[in-house]
Amino acid sequence: MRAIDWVSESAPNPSWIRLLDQTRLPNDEIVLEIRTVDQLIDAISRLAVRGAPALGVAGAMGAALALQNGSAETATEEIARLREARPTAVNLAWGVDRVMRSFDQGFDAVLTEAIAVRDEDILGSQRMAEKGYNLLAELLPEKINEGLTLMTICNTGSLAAVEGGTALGVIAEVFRRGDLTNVIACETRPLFQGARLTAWELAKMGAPHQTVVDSAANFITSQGGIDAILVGADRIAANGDSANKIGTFSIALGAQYAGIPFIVVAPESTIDVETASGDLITIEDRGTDEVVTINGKRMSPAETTSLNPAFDVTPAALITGIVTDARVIRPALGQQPADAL
Ligand SMILES: CSC[C@H]1O[C@H](OP(=O)(O)O)[C@H](O)[C@@H]1O
Repeated sequence: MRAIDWVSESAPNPSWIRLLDQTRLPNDEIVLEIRTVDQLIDAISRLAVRGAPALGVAGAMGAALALQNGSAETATEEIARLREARPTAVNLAWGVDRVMRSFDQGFDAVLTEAIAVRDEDILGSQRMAEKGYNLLAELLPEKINEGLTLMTICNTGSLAAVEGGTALGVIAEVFRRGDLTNVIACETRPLFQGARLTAWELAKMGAPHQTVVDSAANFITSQGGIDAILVGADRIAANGDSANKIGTFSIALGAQYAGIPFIVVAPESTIDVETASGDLITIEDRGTDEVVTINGKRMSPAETTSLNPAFDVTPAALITGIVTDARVIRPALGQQPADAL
């Protein structure tokens, strides 16, 4: 089942957005019927729907929902709040802005554009999988025939998109072609997208995989067992600096130390040429509770607060390649997304 989709009902029944509630995975597959923008904003805020490409589709479909449910005036206010629901992934705002170009033509036009965003995301995942596999074959011609052991962090598969995904979509392609030996998935504290969601996706496809404590990742990489690291992105600056889940910068340093490829996989909609460099990217801090509690049980004293940046920024110089649905950019070789447009 797709992480997000539009469910068209025959008039006068209103249509709605269907979400797979990712906070309930891997144990329960719960479907959410999203019928208002406020419900969608809540789902985005608590990561029931998450992942940059999926957020782009959510922004687009949310704008259509706002116009279905109310006037242009009420929709404008709701869409403005939807666009700001999470700050780091540029895709949410991109998805809203994309369909707002048709806003004056009304609901049908906006919905048509939102469905186009969804279908482009599906095609984009297929193109990234192909381009990512080809880059691995170019960089590791001998090893790919022996079978690759790949590391990843967070979740970048079909749960982070409509189908396929980004980095995990490439890993799935390597598996489909019989060239995957193992996946090392960082558990990704504090919300465990790796241990819960990436492990769930890999188990469903029958792919070999193991999870690791995030802080063990660089030691494992330093021991020589990892052939390449593939990650997603939430916002890529014009110079190639890439924001992604917290912990990504650390494993990029580990990849440099071990001399292995570090590959970012993201659709073109994740590239933000208006942001010159990574230090200008807003990093969402999600507060103390996510860090000090596990399964709702607090493990630190009441007086304890936490720093909880949900993302970090990997400098372009550490990135071997950025694989998009349209091209492969080589930042470590001096090529920048803005240059290659
Ligand atoms: C395919 S991009 C997915 C991207 O989104 C994740 O963040 P979150 O789980 O907070 O939405 C993480 O940064 C992934 O790399």
